[in-house]
Amino acid sequence: MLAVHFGAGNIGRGFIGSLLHQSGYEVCFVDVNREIVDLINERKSYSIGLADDSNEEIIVKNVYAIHSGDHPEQVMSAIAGADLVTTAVGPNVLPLIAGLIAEGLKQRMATGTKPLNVIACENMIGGSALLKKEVYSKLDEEELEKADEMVGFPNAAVDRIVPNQSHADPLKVVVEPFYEWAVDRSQVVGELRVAGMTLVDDLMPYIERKLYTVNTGHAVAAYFGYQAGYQTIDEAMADPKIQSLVKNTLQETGKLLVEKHGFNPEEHQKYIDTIIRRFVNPHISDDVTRVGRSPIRKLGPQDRLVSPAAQYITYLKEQPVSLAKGIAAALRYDYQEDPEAVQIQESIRQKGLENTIYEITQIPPESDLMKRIVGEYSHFAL
Ligand SMILES: NC(=O)c1ccc[n+]([C@@H]2O[C@H](COP(=O)([O-])OP(=O)(O)OC[C@H]3O[C@@H](n4cnc5c(N)ncnc54)[C@H](O)[C@@H]3O)[C@@H](O)[C@H]2O)c1
Ligand SMILES: O=P(O)(O)OC[C@@H](O)[C@@H](O)[C@H](O)[C@H](O)CO
Repeated sequence: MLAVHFGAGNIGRGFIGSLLHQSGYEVCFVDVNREIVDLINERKSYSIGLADDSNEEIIVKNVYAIHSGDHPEQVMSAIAGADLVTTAVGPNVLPLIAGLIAEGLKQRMATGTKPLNVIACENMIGGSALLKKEVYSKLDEEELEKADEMVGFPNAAVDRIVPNQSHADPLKVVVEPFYEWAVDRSQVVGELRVAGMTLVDDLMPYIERKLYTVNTGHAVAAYFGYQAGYQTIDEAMADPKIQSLVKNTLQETGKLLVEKHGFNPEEHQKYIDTIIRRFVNPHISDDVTRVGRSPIRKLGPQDRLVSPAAQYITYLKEQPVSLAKGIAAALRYDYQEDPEAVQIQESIRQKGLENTIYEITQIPPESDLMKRIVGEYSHFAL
């Protein structure tokens, strides 16, 4: 069995590649990082360390890699013969890989009818659906009909904290022991069996619970932590003020999730407690600038800050207080090496705060939420 995985980065090697290998797949990584591609091909294996007291090491074997810029034809023929395609490249990169996937599917559909699932493992709602839309825009009528029969794009929620790595061995990746990979069963074609993957009938509760708890909590810890001058998430969480801001934010998203999806409140509190423990894992050092990366994406209307804030108002008929403060902290994120942070600061200078907030978040200009965010931003204090 062959799995083609786009993105041999932290989550690609540290999570998806590992589960695919354990499930008996040969894994073909597709990436644009020449150093990583060459090393994978030289060694045909890499090691994963578990970030806990065990020091356990897992060796992932039976892997190779293709540089998609140098050898697009090899990527296409790998997709034509693959049993599964997955991605972990970042939401903004999905449109950039859609062309290669479409070409691979064309080859595949010209010579056979074997079903194929394509799963985007990105932190977003509807990642595979977005990829499908991009891929479909490159197919003609006849190919679209065949793709409808043969190709599934099930959405997914993936959870495992994999920080940026700094080991002597550039392929090594240290990951937390916890992981979850939930996939929408209704969009799967043919058979899909991966060890550690859970097929679910309704993905929405899973993806919203994950994004609005793990990623909302993570994002506010990063943005508050950055404002306070901390380097890493565990340092930020050791500050009682920040820890309590993060917990208050997760009470708000928790109230929304319980109301919207009917989660048991006690069970949900346990879920929150587990996540807080994951953030303070002493074996992981996760930079606030990794967790806060791409603030325009994170402030998007469907993402981890603005979506739960807007839904909180809809479902609970109240204004969110902590989420508004978290959004204000994200707007103040001015890390010079993050192009999106630089862009936000430039936009605030040129167009003003309210126009910038509206452009990025779509929060209506005269709304109470807008006023609250502007107030928090203007008198920002932790
Ligand atoms: N790291 C985590 O804790 C974590 C957990 C869950 C989900 N995710 C999600 O997984 C995705 C990847 O995150 P990451 O932390 O692994 O990032 P990363 O930067 O470590 O990995 C991304 C990889 O994609 C590659 N890439 C970029 N453009 C490409 C292209 N055009 N074609 C092929 N490869 C390309 C990069 O070279 C890199 O190796 C993101 O959507 C992220 O939200 C990350
Ligand atoms: O990957 P991002 O930029 O969407 O979010 C940063 C982190 O919150 C994220 O990577 C988490 O570590 C991960 O989602 C945990 O499952």
